[in-house]
Amino acid sequence: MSIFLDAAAGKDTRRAPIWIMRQAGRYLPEYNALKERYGFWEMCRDPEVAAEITMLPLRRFSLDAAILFSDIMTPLADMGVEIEFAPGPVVTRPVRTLADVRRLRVPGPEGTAPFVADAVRAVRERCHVPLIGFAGAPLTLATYLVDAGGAADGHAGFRVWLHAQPEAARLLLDRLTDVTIDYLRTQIAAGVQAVQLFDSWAGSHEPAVYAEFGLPYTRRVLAALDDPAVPRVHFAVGAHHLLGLFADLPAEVVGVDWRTPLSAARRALPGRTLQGNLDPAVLVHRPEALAERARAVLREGLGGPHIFNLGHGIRPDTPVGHVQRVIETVHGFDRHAEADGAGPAGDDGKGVPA
Ligand SMILES: Cc1c2[nH]c(c1CCC(=O)O)Cc1[nH]c(c(CCC(=O)O)c1C)Cc1[nH]c(c(CCC(=O)O)c1C)Cc1[nH]c(c(C)c1CCC(=O)O)C2
Repeated sequence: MSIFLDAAAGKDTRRAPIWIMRQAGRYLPEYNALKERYGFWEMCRDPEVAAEITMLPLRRFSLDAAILFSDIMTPLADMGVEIEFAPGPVVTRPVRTLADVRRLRVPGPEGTAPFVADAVRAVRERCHVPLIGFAGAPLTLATYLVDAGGAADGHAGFRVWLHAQPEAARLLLDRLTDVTIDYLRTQIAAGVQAVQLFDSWAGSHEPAVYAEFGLPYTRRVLAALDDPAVPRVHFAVGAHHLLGLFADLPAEVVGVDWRTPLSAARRALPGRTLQGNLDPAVLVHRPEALAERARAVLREGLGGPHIFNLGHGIRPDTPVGHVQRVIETVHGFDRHAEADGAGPAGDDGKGVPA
């Protein structure tokens, strides 16, 4: 059994399992060396290369889960969308009109990024910890299709479009939902042992808009993946104001970004396994402060099942030694002892006998 799957299944494990969002990426020198030889799409589409990149962080660190090397944009290519990375995704011809949406194909389970299934099988042959598959939530994928470059202003262009073209928006979100379900089912059939849905831009919206254009589609994706052996992680960024809406999502695990204290998420989602949420910025400098910051997150995570992670993807300028330090801190933290003897906030992290 695995400590990651135990915690995902709702077990209050003695040690928090740890994996790191974007752990197979640009902070790793061996990843950057591979990039000298391959383009990003080439790496995603070659199952052997994608499997090898998935394994890179596991070879360096004692992590409790692997995440498949791919991208949230991967399944969109089979819908007929042309995407470049610069380094974030840029859609060459944005989707704007109902006719644009109607032109998008829903390729079906066999036609949606079939190479990903081969990559999953290749990872499973060599990986000793659970493999997490993933996809982008329909709302976040739609954001990139309509308004790739607009992150700086909270995707105002996309928010305007939702109100200007609600019919096109609903059709687009429906098609993305169908494709995402096929894509995740393909990953599960090939052997991923958990799935995470990334809703990176959910936080740009007010609750009423998210309730109309985000939640129903995310719910439909999660509900379609009802294999009890494969836990579902829902992760929305900047979504403190939406926590209450997540309460009835069919997800075993809720990811929390660095801005929301885990204790606040715990109150909004009692009994749920929480995942997160050390600020990725903390890992870049001052390694002497890292252990204490990581322990503060671990203490916030007490009181229910917790999977340690960052509050968003690891930054490319993170020194690899700092990752090792965080992992050692998580390994050394006995959650049961801390919960029994929890000292006042701001203590030395070792706990005080009751
Ligand atoms: C929004 C989003 C994207 N992609 C992803 C999200 C959701 C998580 C989040 O909010 O950060 C998810 C993602 N992207 C990638 C992975 C697999 C690897 C892993 O997590 O370890 C995962 C899970 C590889 C990648 N995807 C991308 C790279 C970098 C490509 C390069 O080498 O230049 C990698 C390793 C490109 C990409 N793709 C995307 C962006 C914003 C970028 C820019 C660069 C970056 O943030 O790393 C879209």
